[in-house]
Amino acid sequence: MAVSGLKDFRGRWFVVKIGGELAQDRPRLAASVGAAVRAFLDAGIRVAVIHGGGPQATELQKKLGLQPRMVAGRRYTDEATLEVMKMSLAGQVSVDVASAFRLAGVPALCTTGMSAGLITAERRPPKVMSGAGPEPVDLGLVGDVVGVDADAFRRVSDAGFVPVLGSLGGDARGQPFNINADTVATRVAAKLGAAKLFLVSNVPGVLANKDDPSTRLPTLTPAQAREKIASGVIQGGMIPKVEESLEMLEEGIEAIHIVGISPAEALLHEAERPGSQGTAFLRG
Ligand SMILES: Nc1ncnc2c1ncn2[C@@H]1O[C@H](COP(=O)(O)OP(=O)(O)O)[C@@H](O)[C@H]1O
Ligand SMILES: CC(=O)N[C@@H](CCC(=O)OP(=O)(O)O)C(=O)O
Repeated sequence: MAVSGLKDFRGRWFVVKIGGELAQDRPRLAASVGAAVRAFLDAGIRVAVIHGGGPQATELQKKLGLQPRMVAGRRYTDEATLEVMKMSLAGQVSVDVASAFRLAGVPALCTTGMSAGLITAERRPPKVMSGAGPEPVDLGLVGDVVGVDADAFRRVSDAGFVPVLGSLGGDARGQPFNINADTVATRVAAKLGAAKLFLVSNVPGVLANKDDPSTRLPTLTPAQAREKIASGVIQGGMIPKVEESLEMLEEGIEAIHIVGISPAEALLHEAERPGSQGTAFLRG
C-alpha cells in the first residue's frame, strides 16, 4: 500500500519506538505499527525501530524472586537485573516484535544495540535526577548512549532490512548496559537526521488530563511542553519522553510524534497529518 502523503519523505529516515507493553498483543502490533512501517517502506522511506520491554522485564524479575526498583522512571540495574534485561529484550520481546512484523510483511532484522557496535554506551555516572530527590542517583549498570553507528544502520537498510533494536548498548570491551528505550530512540533519530521520530505508547499522545484520552494535545512547541512539565500536567513516564524529545529536536530531528495504536491507523495517519492522531512536537 503506497501512501501519497508520505512521498516527500522518500529516502529519509523515520525512527519508530515501540513501548514494551505494545509487544504483548502481536496481532494488534502487526495491524498498527507493522502496517504503518510497511506503508513507510512502500513509500521509499528508510525505517529503524527501537523497542523497550519494561513490563516484561518487571514480570520476569518478579517470577525470579527479584524486587524491581524504579528510580524516576529508570530501572536500577545490578548484575541480576541485567541478566533479566538480556532475557526479556533480546529474547521474549525481540521475538514477539519479529513475529508481529512477519505478520505485517516487514523484513525486520531484530537484535539489540549490542550487535556490531550499533549503539555504544558507557556507564551513567551518578546524577541528580528530577523526581528522585537532591542526592545523585547511581543506577548501576544503566548506560548513556555515547555513539550510534549511522553507517551500519544505512547498510542494513540498503540490504533491504529494517533494523529493530532492543534497548541494550555496550562499550568497546563488550560490557552491556541497560538503556531506556526512549533514550535510545531519540539518540538514533538525531544521529540519523531522521525526518520523523514516533514514540508509540499506550496513550494517544500528551493529554491535558492524563486520565482522559479525549484531552489529547495535537501539537506542542518546546516552550508549551516545558510549561506543561512545570505545571504538573505532564507527569511520570511522560516526563523523560518529552524532555528527551525536546533536547533531540534541537539536535536535528525535524518532528517528533507521541502516538498510540488506537485506532490501528493512528501512526500512519499521524505521519501524513501531524497532530491528527497524536501529539506532534514541531521545532519552535
Ligand atoms: N499528560 C500526560 N499525558 C499522557 N500520559 C501521561 C501524562 N502524564 C503522565 N502520563 C503517563 O505516561 C505514561 C506513558 O509513559 P510510559 O509508561 O513510560 O510509556 P512507554 O512504556 O510506552 O515508554 C502513560 O501511560 C501515562 O500514565
Ligand atoms: C534504564 C531503563 O529504565 N531501561 C528500561 C529499558 C526498557 C524500556 O525502556 O522499556 P519500555 O519502553 O517498555 O518502557 C527498563 O529497564 O525498563
